[in-house]
Amino acid sequence: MSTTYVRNANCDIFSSTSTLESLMHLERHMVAAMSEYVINVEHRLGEIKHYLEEFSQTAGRPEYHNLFVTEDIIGNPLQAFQLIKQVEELEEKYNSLIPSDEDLNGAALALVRLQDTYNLNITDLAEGKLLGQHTYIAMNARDCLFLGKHAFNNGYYGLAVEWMQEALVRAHREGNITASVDEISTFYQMALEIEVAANADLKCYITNRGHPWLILQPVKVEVLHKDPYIAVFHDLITDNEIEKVKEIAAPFLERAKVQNEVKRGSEVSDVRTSQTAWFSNEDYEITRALSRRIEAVTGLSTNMDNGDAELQQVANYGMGGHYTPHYDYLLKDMSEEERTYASEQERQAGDRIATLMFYLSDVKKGGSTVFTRLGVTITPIKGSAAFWWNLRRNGEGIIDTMHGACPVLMGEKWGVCP
Ligand SMILES: O=C(O)CCC(=O)C(=O)O
Ligand SMILES: [Fe+2]
Repeated sequence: MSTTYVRNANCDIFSSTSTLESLMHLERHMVAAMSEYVINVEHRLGEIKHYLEEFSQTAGRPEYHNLFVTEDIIGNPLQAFQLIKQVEELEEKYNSLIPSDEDLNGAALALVRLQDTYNLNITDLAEGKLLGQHTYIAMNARDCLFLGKHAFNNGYYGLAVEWMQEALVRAHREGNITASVDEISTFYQMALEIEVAANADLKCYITNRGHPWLILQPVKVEVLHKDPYIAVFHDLITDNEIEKVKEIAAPFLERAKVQNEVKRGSEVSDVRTSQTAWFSNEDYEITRALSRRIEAVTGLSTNMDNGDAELQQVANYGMGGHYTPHYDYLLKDMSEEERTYASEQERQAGDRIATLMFYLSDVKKGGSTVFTRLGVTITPIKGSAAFWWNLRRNGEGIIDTMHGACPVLMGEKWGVCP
């Protein structure tokens, strides 16, 4: 799945630059067409002047002022008709080349996404600076407001707030006002309120979820993000259990594989550099115990036979071990053909509705699980578990759940992803 992401990212850049290139060609075309148009119009203007002269000599003569003489006028407006037709034709000819609203919206969203993905400084961008290079294509307050609205409409509330802030700064400075402070403030307030509400109620609490197993040992929940929901359950697995898992996994660990679209199958890849071992509920008591705990905590079924859950995957990352950003919903975006090439485990698992990952070790340095779109970081704490939903209720994948594992800088990292 990570390969898909990387490929898409490159595609985006490629299609963006090629789109820009076409736009540049289009602009040159349009300038040439407009020059031609000006010459044409000048020519027509000459004809109109000639017509008016003729008119003043005929129907327009002072002696006819009080008369209703239309023949000459009706006769000659063909000229005007010709002109209008020419203009119309020109417009028709170039209309399909002129970017539509949809193109503009697409471009705005692309810009918002690029800024987000590459964490570009909004002020620099608005000043026309791109990766340290001055492009001299600065944005005005209205441009920033426009991008802010697009970010907002696409659910990037944090980014919307930032673009609107930039719009406000610009609006205060602008001589020729492109958007008023009042207009921007209205949208800014709205974006700010939603952004704050979306992340409000972040809290820690203890619950038994009404589950008998959790009454004696309630689960400690730390909510890290509300929408999409990301939480850490503290002390969900004991040191004893951790030792058992490591013990059963050690002989089976092999280099983790990820889906590869080109070769159609799973293969060892630099996208994920860890060793993994897979276990089913039938294999070990400890596997079943963890499955039961997950059911109690999340309310989700961990039945592996009917495909509710995938096999339990124990992962061991050594120094430098990482997992590039990816989604945990996988099959959903695959064609039927691609699905047939998915690994046994992956096919059994289907789309991961949610992910729960136990951390079996602290990591001395690095190794955090990071949600790249949200800026949420989970530091592995031995015994805790990270939990998040990957799909919405309607089955749609939540793109903000894109996440990866940072390289382990010092020490090692163990995780179990049932
Ligand atoms: O190890 C981590 O922090 C992330 C693992 C992960 O994303 C996965 O197994 O899907
Ligand atoms: Fe993942």
